[in-house]
Amino acid sequence: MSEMSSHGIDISALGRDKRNLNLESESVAIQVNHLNLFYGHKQALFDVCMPISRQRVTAFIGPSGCGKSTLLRCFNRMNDLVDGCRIEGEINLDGHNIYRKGEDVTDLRRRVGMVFQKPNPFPKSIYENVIYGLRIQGIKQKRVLDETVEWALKGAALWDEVKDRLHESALGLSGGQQQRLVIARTIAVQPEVLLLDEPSSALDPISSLKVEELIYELKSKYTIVIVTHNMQQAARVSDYTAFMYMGKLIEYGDTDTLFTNPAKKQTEDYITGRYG
Ligand SMILES: Nc1ncnc2c1ncn2[C@@H]1O[C@H](COP(=O)(O)OP(=O)(O)OP(=O)(O)O)[C@@H](O)[C@H]1O
Repeated sequence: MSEMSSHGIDISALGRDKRNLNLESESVAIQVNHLNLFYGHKQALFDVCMPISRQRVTAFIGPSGCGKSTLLRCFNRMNDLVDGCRIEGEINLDGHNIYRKGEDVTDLRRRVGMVFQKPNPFPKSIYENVIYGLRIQGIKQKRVLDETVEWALKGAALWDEVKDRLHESALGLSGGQQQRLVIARTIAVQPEVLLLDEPSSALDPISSLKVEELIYELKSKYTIVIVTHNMQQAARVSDYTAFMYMGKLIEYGDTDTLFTNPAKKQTEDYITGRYG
């Protein structure tokens, strides 16, 4: 049953446990401290400080260009790949600053997996896509690989649809199936955190809902951070929502409160569609 906020957003969550939501009493998976990010001379993030709660879904919302994806990419150091990008401050994952000298970035990206807007399966079989990360780790035992394919595809709610064609090309799957396959590939290496950058914006509405349901299922095992332009989606899938504007974190709190009773006028203007 739908439940509308006074701002016209359907806030009936996918089984969110509203009683237990309080940022202060959460276990912290990621702590962002005074994060500033520059692309060359242009500053894209300004003094961002926030905890990300363990085994919860946190959504980043805000108008185009406000820095949502930039902040998300900091969590697994994807911005290291951008020429001229400079970061100040720290991001602690389980208490260790991932920007410290000597950090193993390959291992970090295994622990903090990422799914992008456009499904990006490799031009290989469904099976080989799922175990791609295990092959890189040098794992060869067929039993381990078979088991991983099964649990990861089940975990990504795709097993029943593909179990009879595991050795066919992943490129023959629909867009929604490809995105769930990419999620299976990401969880196959057993990350702690899943970063989802608009994971369903390229999908049709039914596939998009399947991905949302999957996100809800996955949060019992993973800490999830999702960037979305779709406020209904943020309201449905996330426990906590962060509203960003021009590189700054404007408001952050439990999703229902942010959508029903925002503390800041900028947040209210955005969620009521007055800008963005
Ligand atoms: N690789 C890059 N090089 C230079 N500037 C960049 C780069 N990536 C992003 N920016 C700039 O940083 C700012 C934040 O961009 P970002 O993509 O993080 O915003 P966003 O909120 O995710 O936007 P959108 O919702 O449109 O995806 C923008 O001004 C953008 O132009």
